[in-house]
Amino acid sequence: LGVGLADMLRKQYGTENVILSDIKKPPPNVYSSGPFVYADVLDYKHLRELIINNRITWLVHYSALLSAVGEANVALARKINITGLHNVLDLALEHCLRLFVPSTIGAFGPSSPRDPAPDLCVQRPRTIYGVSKVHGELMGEYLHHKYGLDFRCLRYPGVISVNTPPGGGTTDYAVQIFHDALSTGHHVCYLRPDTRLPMMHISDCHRATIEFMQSPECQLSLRTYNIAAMSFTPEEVAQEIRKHLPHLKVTYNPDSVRQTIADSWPIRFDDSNARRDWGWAPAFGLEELVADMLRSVREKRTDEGLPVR
Ligand SMILES: NC(=O)C1=CN([C@@H]2O[C@H](COP(=O)(O)OP(=O)(O)OC[C@H]3O[C@@H](n4cnc5c(N)ncnc54)[C@H](O)[C@@H]3O)[C@@H](O)[C@H]2O)C=CC1
Ligand SMILES: CC(=O)[C@H](N)C(=O)O
Repeated sequence: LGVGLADMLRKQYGTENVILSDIKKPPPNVYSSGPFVYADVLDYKHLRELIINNRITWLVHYSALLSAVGEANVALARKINITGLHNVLDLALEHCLRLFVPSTIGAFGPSSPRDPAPDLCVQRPRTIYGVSKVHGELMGEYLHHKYGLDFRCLRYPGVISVNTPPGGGTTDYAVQIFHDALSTGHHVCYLRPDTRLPMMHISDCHRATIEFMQSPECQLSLRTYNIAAMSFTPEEVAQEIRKHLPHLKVTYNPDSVRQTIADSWPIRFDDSNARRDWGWAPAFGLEELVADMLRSVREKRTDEGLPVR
């Protein structure tokens, strides 16, 4: 998600004023679109050097292992999602940075209200990913109340984007289905057809993040907000795609790990506080999302010289 956010921020603040970082080599288009540096969130001293040398003022901390991949490697997820976050929190406090850390629908669990899940309720997630995100929400809020850290956190729904390859999450099917629809015409879904989850188009996700980061502190009654756009099931998104590609075939082969995770997450998000406090409003519903994704995936495949249905 970082690349798209950097693009949007660069349009507003200037290319040279937004530095993108990762531990992975970026594709050529990312490397040539603005400053890019290597940064491992586990390397505290190097992060400090980058902050000082570049006179950083805002930090957006996206590095994490997502839900499904986290269950497959709990020790690494704990390291990146919790130890990495502590490094970032300490540095933000030390250097008076405005800090944004995303949370997720995965910060809720089977004992949370699911339809809708409000901002404040029981949070007992059953994944290391969810546990690390609740920890992040609580640590950030604690440091805000105790030391005045300008910590801001949005709980994202599943984010749908053409440019972000699925990163090992439970909501990944909702990206993959568009690629399959335009390549083989057949998608094998690892969730049951009636599994409803909150989802959002990437441009809404980035816009929410920037609008929230820009909001004056006095407007914020919370430091962690839900944001919502739509909720759909695999069956519903497939049906909407069939309005454009009538021959799409979907077969269902539920994967027990991801199905159990999805069944413990909210069906819908209550984002009324974000709407009231800082004016959050999504632009994309299911119809707009499907039309845009099909157009973008078709364009990408054509650019890459791949066949398109
Ligand atoms: N994609 C989605 O649907 C949602 C994402 N989020 C949150 O948004 C953030 C970004 O998610 P995505 O871009 O989808 O994930 P992703 O898995 O695509 O990207 C995570 C990035 O972290 C980097 N990373 C891993 N270890 C690192 C380390 N030691 N140091 C520095 N970087 C490291 C990876 O190389 C990767 O580029 C995460 O915090 C995630 O929890 C929240 C809700 C939904
Ligand atoms: C909703 C998320 O946080 C992420 N996409 C995942 O499925 O793990």
